[in-house]
Amino acid sequence: MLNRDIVQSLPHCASLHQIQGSRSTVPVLVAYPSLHACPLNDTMILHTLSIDLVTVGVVLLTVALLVQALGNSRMATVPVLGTTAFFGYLTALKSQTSITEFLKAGYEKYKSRPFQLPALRAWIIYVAGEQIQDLWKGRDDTFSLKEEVNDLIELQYTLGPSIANDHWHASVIRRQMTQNLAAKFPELYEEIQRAFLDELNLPANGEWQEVKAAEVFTRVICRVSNRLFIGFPLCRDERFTELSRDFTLDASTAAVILSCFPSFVKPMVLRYLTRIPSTIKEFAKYIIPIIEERQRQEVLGDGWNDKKPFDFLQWMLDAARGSQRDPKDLNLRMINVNFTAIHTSSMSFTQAFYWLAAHPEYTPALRMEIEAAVTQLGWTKDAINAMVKVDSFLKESMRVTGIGASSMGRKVMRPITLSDGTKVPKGAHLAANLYGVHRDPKIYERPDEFDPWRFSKRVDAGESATRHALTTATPDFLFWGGGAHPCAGRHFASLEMKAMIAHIVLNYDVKLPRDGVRPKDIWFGASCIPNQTAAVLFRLRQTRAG
Ligand code: HEM
Repeated sequence: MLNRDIVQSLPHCASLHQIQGSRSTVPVLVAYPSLHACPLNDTMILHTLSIDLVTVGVVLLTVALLVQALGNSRMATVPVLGTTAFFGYLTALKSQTSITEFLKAGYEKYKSRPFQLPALRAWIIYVAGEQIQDLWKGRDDTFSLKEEVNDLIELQYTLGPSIANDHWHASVIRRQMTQNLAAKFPELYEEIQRAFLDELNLPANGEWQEVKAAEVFTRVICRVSNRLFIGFPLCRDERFTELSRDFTLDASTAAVILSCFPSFVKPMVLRYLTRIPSTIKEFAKYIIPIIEERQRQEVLGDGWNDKKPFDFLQWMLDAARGSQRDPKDLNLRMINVNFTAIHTSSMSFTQAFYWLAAHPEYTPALRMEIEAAVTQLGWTKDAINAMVKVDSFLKESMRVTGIGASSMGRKVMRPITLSDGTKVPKGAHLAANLYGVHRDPKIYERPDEFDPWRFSKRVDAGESATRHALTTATPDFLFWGGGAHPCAGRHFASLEMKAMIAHIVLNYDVKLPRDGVRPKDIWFGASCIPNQTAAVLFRLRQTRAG
């Protein structure tokens, strides 16, 4: 038996639950495009080749766990979408490639009433309308994001219990990082400029050059994000950039593999069948010496305060107390932030870029707005804030083609009755039907149409700019999740993506090889992945007339 094939097939079973309903599920899906080039390295394959019996055991165990998972988790009182035959697996398999059809049908059939749809590892109850408000208002002791994430990406094993159980660094992202974005913007913009120059490497004569968009944007986002997280020069280190980029893939693959084993063997599985321990060690070689050096400098008191670095790592160091100051723990938190930031941002940006490249008719209006803002305010955060059309363009991209069909995945922590009377037991999994909401004609006129100025038109008409801003999470715009836990990094992610679009529009001409044909998205369960292999054409901007 070829063990490699079995290992490769595991993601299909394990990630299904993961991709339903939670942002942390998104990176898991990044693993899929790499299935041709298996993410497992040769050493791991040697391990697997030597354990045929284990393989048989794993397959049997997996089947048993799957049957148990779906067999037990359907709620008797919630309407079911699709068939319950084979514990729902037929529907679960079908929904892998057609989740949007299911979510649309459920939204139309049940209106705002909850319905349930099987994923491979659990049934998910989808909510909309009033019941999104239930999720929105719910506290962590009722609807837990943390428990959902831990279930989904096996965080307690991959990064350990300290990271899984205490997200104190999220408040550093929410507060210090967000508050300091204006001050950090010049550096971030410098990194955007340099990264595009390096990664695109265009001929000076203005010839078109084909580039792999997703690949380039992921590397640019790694560099720009790490400029904020740990600063220069590490953000430009080739190996560190690779590590940042690949950890999501490794962690996603590991989560999938771990999910097929019972808890007591997971530590062994992590150690022998995944790359996680060696990747953490390699990260540590870069990050721990920097942490230790900064901690040593603290004895200088004010002398250090005056010259200490101004980046996310330092904001964490300043906020950490007691055991939170352990360099190993801080290293894991840095890895965790990379995990949450890089692929979510690069996939979202790629989605928006494909709209830009497919519709050159939108470029003149964007150029005019960007030129006006930069002329008046320079390359500053204020200038980016003034770019209402760029904001609208990105927000519309995220509404129509974000990175998932569901949002706000939560594990139910105690029996609860939703506002329509639906009783939901402890342990159930709930998610908001993002696709249904984002395509609801009562909320968005002609919802299937990409209208880049959909939101800026409302602002121009006098409606609240904040209400329609990309960064604003609402029950009608679920891209950032919401309630008690909207994305903590959304202000940074929005700023980064807006500045990148503005930089491209102002400095490059772009087009697709087949004019107007936007590269097709790839759907895996509830996750939407922008085409990862599509080539696009870039050249240095030829017209300066706006
Ligand atoms: C376009 C890029 C991004 C997208 C689409 C995205 C999306 C999300 C979503 C959907 C959630 C879950 C919200 C919920 O379930 O209610 C989330 C949570 C979170 N995100 Fe993001 N995110 C992005 C970028 C980032 C970045 C750049 C960072 C860090 C710098 C970040 C840090 C976090 C954290 C810490 C949480 C957990 C918040 C909490 O527990 O309260 N995200 N994100």
